[in-house]
Amino acid sequence: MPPPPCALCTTNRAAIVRPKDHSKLCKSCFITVFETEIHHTITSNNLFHRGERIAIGASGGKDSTVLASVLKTLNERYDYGVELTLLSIDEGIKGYRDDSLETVKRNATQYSMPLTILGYAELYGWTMDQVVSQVGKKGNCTYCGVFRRQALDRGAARLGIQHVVTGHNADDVAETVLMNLLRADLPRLSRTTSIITSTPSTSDTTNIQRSKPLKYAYEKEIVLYAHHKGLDYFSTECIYSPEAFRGSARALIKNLERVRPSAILDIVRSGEDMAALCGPAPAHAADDGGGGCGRTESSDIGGAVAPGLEVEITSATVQKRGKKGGVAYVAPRQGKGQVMGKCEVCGYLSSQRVCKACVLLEGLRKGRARRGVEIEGGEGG
Ligand SMILES: Nc1ncnc2c1ncn2[C@@H]1O[C@H](COP(=O)(O)OP(=O)(O)OP(=O)(O)O)[C@@H](O)[C@H]1O
Repeated sequence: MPPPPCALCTTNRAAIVRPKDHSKLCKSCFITVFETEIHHTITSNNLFHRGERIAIGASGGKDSTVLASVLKTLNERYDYGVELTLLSIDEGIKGYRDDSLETVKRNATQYSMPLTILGYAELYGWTMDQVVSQVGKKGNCTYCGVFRRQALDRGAARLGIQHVVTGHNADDVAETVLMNLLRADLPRLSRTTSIITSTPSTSDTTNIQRSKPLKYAYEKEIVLYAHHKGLDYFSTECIYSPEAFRGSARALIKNLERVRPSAILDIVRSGEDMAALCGPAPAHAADDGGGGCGRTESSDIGGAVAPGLEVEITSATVQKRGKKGGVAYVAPRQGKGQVMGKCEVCGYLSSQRVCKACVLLEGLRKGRARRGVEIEGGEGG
């Protein structure tokens, strides 16, 4: 039996079953409808304004590649009048990020966008490979998420840009909503579900706004769009294992999607509604994270930390995790009325005397010194 006609144009044969609602569309209608929905998200939320410069957090993966491609298309089609640039953070993961950055470099040429790459090595003096060799694979995402958030802000500030867009999609947001629910952490919902969040000004950053134009786009549709547009993206997972709790939330969402495709958007909408009931979170509360897999990490021993959340993380909350060398956090609930200030060490936004990244860096330095002593002691004996 030949495929049915496209549900939209009714002329072409359907080639795609839309993951979001199972409608049968031809390739060209799917591409148009996908782009139109992103355009609607952008305009109905007033994400951009004419003359604005926007940095696209570009990892080379499917989401940020589709984001860059769609934003270029829409900026030209609807004359948003924004200036788009690619901003990549090199976490220093050999065999993963170095390869994906090659993709971003090609994207920069393909989309005629300038590209800036900023590395953890330069910013923090540590690559993720070095961090993992010190703390082990477990818990490493926490470091990565905290560092990435700051790195994107600092990168944007260096470029004189006040708006960073990331490729977080509906599946990502639904996962984070579920994780917050499972941790009984409703206060974080507001920033998790917000399409726009911002980092207030510090000496290093000037009110950097974050937004997620793909917030309502299904991951499966992003992959389909990338495929049918023939986009050049990097599809390998990070070589350091993803956080277990997020992985479980992801599996749950995928199972739900199988039996009820609307489940993903329903979870996102429910998160938004619950956040509205809870009221706005403090400006410095947890958000979507550093634009990466390290966002809203939890440790396997019950701690939780959300990158970008400069609260309650002090040296005292860093607990040693024994021989494996990982570090866990206990992030107490946010107190209302916390005042944002600057980290005494690096000047980044923090409600604590020392920001989370600097606490982590201090832990790493101490670990290194300790290991140095151990090695010396071992050699001596
Ligand atoms: N190294 C990076 N440099 C710049 N932006 C990044 C980087 N890592 C992640 N991001 C941003 O954060 C978003 C979410 O990152 P995450 O690690 O969850 O990857 P993802 O869902 O696989 O997305 P992608 O497919 O774009 O890699 C990305 O879409 C991108 O906008």
